[in-house]
Amino acid sequence: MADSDHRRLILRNFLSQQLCKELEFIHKSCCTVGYRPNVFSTTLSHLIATNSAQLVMPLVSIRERLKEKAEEHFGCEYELFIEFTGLISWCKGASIGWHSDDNREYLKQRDFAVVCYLNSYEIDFKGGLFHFQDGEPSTFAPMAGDVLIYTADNKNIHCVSEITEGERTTLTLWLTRDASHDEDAKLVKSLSDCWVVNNPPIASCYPVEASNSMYWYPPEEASVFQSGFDIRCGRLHVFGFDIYSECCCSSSNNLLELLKEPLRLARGDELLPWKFVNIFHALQAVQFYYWMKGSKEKRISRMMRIIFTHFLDIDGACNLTNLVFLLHSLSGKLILPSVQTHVKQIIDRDVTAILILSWMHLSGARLANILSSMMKRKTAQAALSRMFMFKGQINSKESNSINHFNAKILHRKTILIIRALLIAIGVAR
Ligand SMILES: O=C(O)CCC(=O)C(=O)O
Ligand SMILES: [Fe+2]
Repeated sequence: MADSDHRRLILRNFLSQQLCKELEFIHKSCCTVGYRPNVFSTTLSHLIATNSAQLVMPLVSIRERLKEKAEEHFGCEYELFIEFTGLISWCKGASIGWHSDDNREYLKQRDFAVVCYLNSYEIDFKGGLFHFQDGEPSTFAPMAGDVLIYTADNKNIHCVSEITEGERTTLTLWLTRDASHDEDAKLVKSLSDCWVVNNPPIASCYPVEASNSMYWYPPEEASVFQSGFDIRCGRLHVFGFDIYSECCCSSSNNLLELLKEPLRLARGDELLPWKFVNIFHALQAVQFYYWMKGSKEKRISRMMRIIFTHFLDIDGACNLTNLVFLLHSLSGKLILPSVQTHVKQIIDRDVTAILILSWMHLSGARLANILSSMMKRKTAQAALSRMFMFKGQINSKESNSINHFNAKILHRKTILIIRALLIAIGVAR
């Protein structure tokens, strides 16, 4: 096989449409203004920092699956590490010229790029075609669920044409051989910190502000909106919602400060009854509702059943003051007719609070889950590195970097056997 056959891989329909929608929901609930004009991004550390760690959960297994695909395709005889994970969207006006992904000194550790497309060319956005400078395919039209994996070096010079309409969303990862750039190590640390601070974990599921990059200047309207606007307000505005603040404190002149305070949403002349703890909370509620509304009813009722079953396990302890976004999608107008009757009965019995509590419980459990699964993985990875070291007789100076290790010593097959053993003894998953 020619070298060029090895440098890239296309996986069609690798992610289900449902999963693409879920990831889009997460991004639109939590993104910040990105690193380039008209680009928005959601990093995993941002999800954790905004007290939304439960939203990291759907990404855990996807990241693993993608990494394994890359290891397999590129015949890696060593384990790769995820260097960066981000949900990224490009709006009208965004593009990128010819480049390789390791083209800066501080990006040299990047070995492979993995781009998962979460929505589709010509359906959700126009423009935004991916081109390789040479080799096949020369052009790639993104479709939801497809994945493109390529080496990050100059064998894969590429560009993306300008987005002319809509918002193009991806889940993008970079993989590295260099253990010192392992993103998981940082994530496990911030998750553990959040565990320590929130004891019991996730005392509340309210999202909190964690970034200053929320201000955006839309390209064409920059002259009209002299100072740009908050991206969360922008996203709510798209669905026709305005912000109504009840806060009349001295800081009320400052919009950014106001958005951190409790607020309500208005739609046209109607002021909606629910109070949100801050703009993030309101945005998550609205995005959650539209995500659910767009999904198949069967899925919703299944989810309802899971929630109901879950709350039935919890005996009675209620805390009516803790409202979380799930409640908003369950109460009153924000609900599909098919589940309305069911929900009404529940609400009639005044178990709203238990629902809320169950969501908190669920989030807490998810957090515990993610933390332990990541830790187990790290333990397994460390065990693997130790075996590498033993076999390759690597000295301790090199012990934190598989990169320096002579990769030929241990064949990938052996790694798989070891991994299977670790799974069997319950160290890995
Ligand atoms: O989104 C894509 O298709 C690729 C983006 C890209 O080339 C980059 O972020 O370096
Ligand atoms: Fe790139």
